[in-house]
Amino acid sequence: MIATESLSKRFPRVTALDRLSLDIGPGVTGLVGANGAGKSTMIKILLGLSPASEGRAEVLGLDVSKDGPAIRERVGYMPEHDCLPPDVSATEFVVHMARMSGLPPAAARERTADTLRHVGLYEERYRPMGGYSTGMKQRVKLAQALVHDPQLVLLDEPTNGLDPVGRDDMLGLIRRVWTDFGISVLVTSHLLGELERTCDHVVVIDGGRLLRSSSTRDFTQTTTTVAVEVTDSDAHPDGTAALRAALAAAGVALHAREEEGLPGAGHVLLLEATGEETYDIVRDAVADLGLGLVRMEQRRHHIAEVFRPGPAEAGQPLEVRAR
Ligand SMILES: Nc1ncnc2c1ncn2[C@@H]1O[C@H](COP(=O)(O)OP(=O)(O)OP(=O)(O)O)[C@@H](O)[C@H]1O
Repeated sequence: MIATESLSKRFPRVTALDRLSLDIGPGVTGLVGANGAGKSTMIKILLGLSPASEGRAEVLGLDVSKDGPAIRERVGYMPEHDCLPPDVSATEFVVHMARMSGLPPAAARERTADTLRHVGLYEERYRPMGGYSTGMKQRVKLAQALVHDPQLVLLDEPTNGLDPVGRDDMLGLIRRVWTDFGISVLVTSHLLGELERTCDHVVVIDGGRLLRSSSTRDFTQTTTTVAVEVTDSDAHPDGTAALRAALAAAGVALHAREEEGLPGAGHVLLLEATGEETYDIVRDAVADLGLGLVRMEQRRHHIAEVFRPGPAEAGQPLEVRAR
């Protein structure tokens, strides 16, 4: 869908993209990086709106340096900032955008109604957009990117300014753009965590450089860390502490850090499993102490953890760089 080779963009005072080589296939791909990492610059180059300083980029097999108009016919774009005329309704605006993309009047009206329904705008679509909430405006911006039935959409920070519920709704909509319509998506965000559930593939950039590009599954692969939570008992009013001592005595490697458990149970012990036998040791220790086992589960990585220094490198987990 998108391929770049040593792509660079230099402004007089800053290198926004630094020799970025990427190969992005169909599906939903997240482009994540802190503010100023180069995400919007990348999108503008991919749309053929801004020339690269060096390197090459292709979108749907078309060369961004000379096929800009053909790319924009086949690709939808949702810009980051508020760009909607306040005195026009969503229907009028999206019909206009559909007409600009070359759809005849009847098809433009039909596609507009379908697309606005898909993004969850109903009666409000006839009201002027100046009175819309941020969530409604983001939905209109998404609709205008989809109305001409593109093969690919580039969405620049579509969850910006949304509350957690609005964010979840928008991420669900984005996922369905691919699953329901087969339109591939490149979505940017400065929040690593939110892309985990939405994207098949994640590209992380920092200061215009590629930090990592992998499938979400590779990012979130299971770890050898096991979380164990137990109840307390009359004999052991602090069940977690008793289990910690028993497991340490049995030679199990325990993390110093514990996590909050469920109300009524103790903390969550984190330990390293060396094989099936570790599970047997935990089960036997819990039974010997007469505790109740609330849960024992293998941990998965969260994408954000991949970019935190480990406990050995720092006293405590640090904030994710790309926040
Ligand atoms: N037209 C421009 N002239 C000069 N510098 C620019 C221009 N556009 C972007 N930059 C700089 O290039 C760098 C990357 O900007 P870009 O907007 O691509 O980042 P971003 O990852 O999209 O961040 P944000 O989410 O804050 O927009 C920043 O340092 C920015 O100041």
